[in-house]
Amino acid sequence: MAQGPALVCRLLASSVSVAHKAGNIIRDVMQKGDLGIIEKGENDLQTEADRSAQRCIVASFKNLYPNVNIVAEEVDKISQNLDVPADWLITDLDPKILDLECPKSLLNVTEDQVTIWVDPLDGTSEFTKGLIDHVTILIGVCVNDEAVAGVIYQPFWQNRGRALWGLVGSGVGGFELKEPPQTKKVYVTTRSHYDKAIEKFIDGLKPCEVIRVGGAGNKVLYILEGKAHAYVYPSAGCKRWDTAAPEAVLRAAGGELTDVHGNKYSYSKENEKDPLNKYGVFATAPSYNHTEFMKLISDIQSKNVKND
Ligand SMILES: Nc1ncnc2c1ncn2[C@@H]1O[C@H](COP(=O)(O)O)[C@@H](O)[C@H]1OP(=O)(O)O
Ligand SMILES: [Mg+2]
Ligand SMILES: [Mg+2]
Ligand SMILES: [Mg+2]
Repeated sequence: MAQGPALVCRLLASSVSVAHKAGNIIRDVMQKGDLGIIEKGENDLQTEADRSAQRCIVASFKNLYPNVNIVAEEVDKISQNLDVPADWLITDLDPKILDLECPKSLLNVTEDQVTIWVDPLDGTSEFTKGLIDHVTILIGVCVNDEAVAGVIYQPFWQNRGRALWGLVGSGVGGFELKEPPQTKKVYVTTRSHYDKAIEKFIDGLKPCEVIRVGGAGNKVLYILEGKAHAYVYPSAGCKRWDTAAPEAVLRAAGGELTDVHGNKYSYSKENEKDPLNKYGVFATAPSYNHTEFMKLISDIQSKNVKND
């Protein structure tokens, strides 16, 4: 009997379609100009765009995939209200993604094995400052504890937005994958959570250039588009919804994302209670050897401990 597309492919196709709508919602909030900023904690903001985009994404997934686990960043009452306007419930599945051949290992995945990690707006701090190029929507499809598919959506790319996607074992799309320059080492790191400790850590890597931009999704895009060799964030702060989609897209392209010890983060639903990426974020371009890079990181850490 002919079978329809595998669940993971349908979930990725939904992610692309839903991200386009959430992108519209974010652009509308920005255009109206009333951002409705709330301070959740120190250096941790939320806006009407974060709340509304999350409601659209979560309501759409719950409607189509009632047995899939969804973990989304915003936990307040307003963001969790799934009584959304009818046109926010997206049922389209991006046809290009549905046409992909699903990797054999993912063919038989069932809803109960899946957790979708949602960051409705990554780079909120930058969004509130008008640095709209740093903003992305992140939807990561995870099977058991691995990020296997994801969408990084840039709502303000060329004023209309674009979806960059990846399916591990299949490939990436929506952008042109580029290698970083061979002549100099470029590292990308935080703009809004920078401090002396991070500065010292990165100085130890002796980079030729350090680029500071907002957003976890945006920093992984710097790697994917050949503007940086690695994303270096030697600090806690990012959560699983910040890294699930970027990790999936990067891994589908041949790159890697781990903690400071070179260990992968787990994206299983159990992490909902403790989603913090406690040991930092270290991501590398496909052509940049992650194991060697992590060895360099480990040497720097030992040196820092000796000198302290
Ligand atoms: N200390 C923190 N508190 C809250 N969110 C953080 C923190 N550090 C990082 N993040 C999240 O990780 C993203 C990447 O961090 P950075 O830009 O500093 O490198 C931020 O945009 C933010 O996501 P969000 O904007 O979705 O809240
Ligand atoms: Mg946030
Ligand atoms: Mg985020
Ligand atoms: Mg966010």
